[in-house]
Amino acid sequence: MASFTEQLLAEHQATWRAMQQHRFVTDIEQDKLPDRVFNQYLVFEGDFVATAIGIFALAVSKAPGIRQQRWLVGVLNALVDEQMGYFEEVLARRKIDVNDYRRDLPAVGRFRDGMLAAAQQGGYADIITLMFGAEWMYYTWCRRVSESAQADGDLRHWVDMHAAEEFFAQARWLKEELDACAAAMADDERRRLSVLYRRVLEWEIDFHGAAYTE
Ligand SMILES: Cc1ncc(CO)c(N)n1
Repeated sequence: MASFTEQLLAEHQATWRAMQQHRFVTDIEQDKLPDRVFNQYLVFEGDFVATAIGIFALAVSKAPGIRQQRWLVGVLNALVDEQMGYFEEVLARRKIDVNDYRRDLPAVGRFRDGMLAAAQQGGYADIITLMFGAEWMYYTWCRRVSESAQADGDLRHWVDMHAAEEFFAQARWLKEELDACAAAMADDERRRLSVLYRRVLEWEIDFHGAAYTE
């Protein structure tokens, strides 16, 4: 029988495809993402990485044991150092004044608040579902898009960070961890997490669309 995560991917194929073929993704693949759109994305994506740190911190506190905590602390380290470092550098180098960009986009707020509320109210498996949904999707498109060229070095670096083996290992760990959680779960719990997973993909689709707002 297919694993739980393979079932999720199969069950929500249409939503998955909508994200993999999102205009934001295909614009990067064809190297025609407007600068203004990338800058706007950087402004709210940096805010989301800060949110992700909070979500993974909740995962550390809700994890069933030291094995998971040890791994998740490594993930937190990568977010705090590599990812937050990237945003500090890139915003300065591109001379992005965050006040010139929208900080209050509704789709961005829905993604942030939806993810945070699910992480706060849910258990460990909920958080693993959220981050599996976000990272497996992100790794997949970045891996594909990394096969084509991007002239903007900052954009290329961002794609490379998410097509790299280290990020793939994180996404794979979440996948295996979710399958391990699901093995001990009742059917109605699996169905609840499947709905949550689809919601993550839908929030992501709207989040990436928000970069195009004037
Ligand atoms: C919005 C978003 N989703 C997923 C990822 C991958 O963790 C990311 N960096 N940003």
